[in-house]
Amino acid sequence: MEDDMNTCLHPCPLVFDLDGTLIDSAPDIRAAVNEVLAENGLPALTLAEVHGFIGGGVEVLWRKIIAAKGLSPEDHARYVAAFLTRYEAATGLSALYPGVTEALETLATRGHALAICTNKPLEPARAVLRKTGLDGFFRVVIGGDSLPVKKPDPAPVQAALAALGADPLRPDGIYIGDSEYDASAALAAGVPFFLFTEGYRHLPVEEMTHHTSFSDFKNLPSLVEKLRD
Ligand SMILES: O=C(O)COP(=O)(O)O
Ligand SMILES: [Mg+2]
Repeated sequence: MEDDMNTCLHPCPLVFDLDGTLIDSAPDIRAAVNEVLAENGLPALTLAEVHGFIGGGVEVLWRKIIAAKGLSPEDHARYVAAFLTRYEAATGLSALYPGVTEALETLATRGHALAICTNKPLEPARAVLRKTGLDGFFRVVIGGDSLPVKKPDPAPVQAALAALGADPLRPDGIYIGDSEYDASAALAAGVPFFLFTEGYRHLPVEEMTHHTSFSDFKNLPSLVEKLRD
């Protein structure tokens, strides 16, 4: 099994995380969070605080804000609802990490089928993909609200791989992401995890389970090639 996980036949399916992997979206998430906090007479979060809270999706984001700031858990649903009304429009401050478009072009040209599997809800995910010009690359987008469960559950990664035609019993593909949620989901789905180190991970790289790591997207196509040998 270990050997199987370390090879990738043909141009294998590639599934990408979104926030902190392809797109630095924390400034938009922070702006929308701070609008909700301001509306409730509460102080703003710093960008560093927001980095620490991203990864598990909107409900987890607000659970973490509530815990860190000593807010009332009873207000969770109200904060989430207010945030969601702003999330789809929150794309103006998001930026692609350097080299993302070129790497996706190279991988698509080599015949890899590409999908997104994000814990961000589907509509905001689609909106930011359109805004950054990436939407045309992906055959499938699985959002945080596409299934009843989110990463670290493997089901969303498995659904993305299946939609790209991977064999569910012996999934052939790679999951590329930035967080602990991604590492756990890939491990449980039985596919190698490629860690982008410049996103919003909460642990040192050495403490995260991963097949390989990279800090610059220009290195991704050759790392993917290497797995095929
Ligand atoms: O929105 C989040 O909390 C995480 O989104 P991601 O799965 O694309 O990193
Ligand atoms: Mg991420």
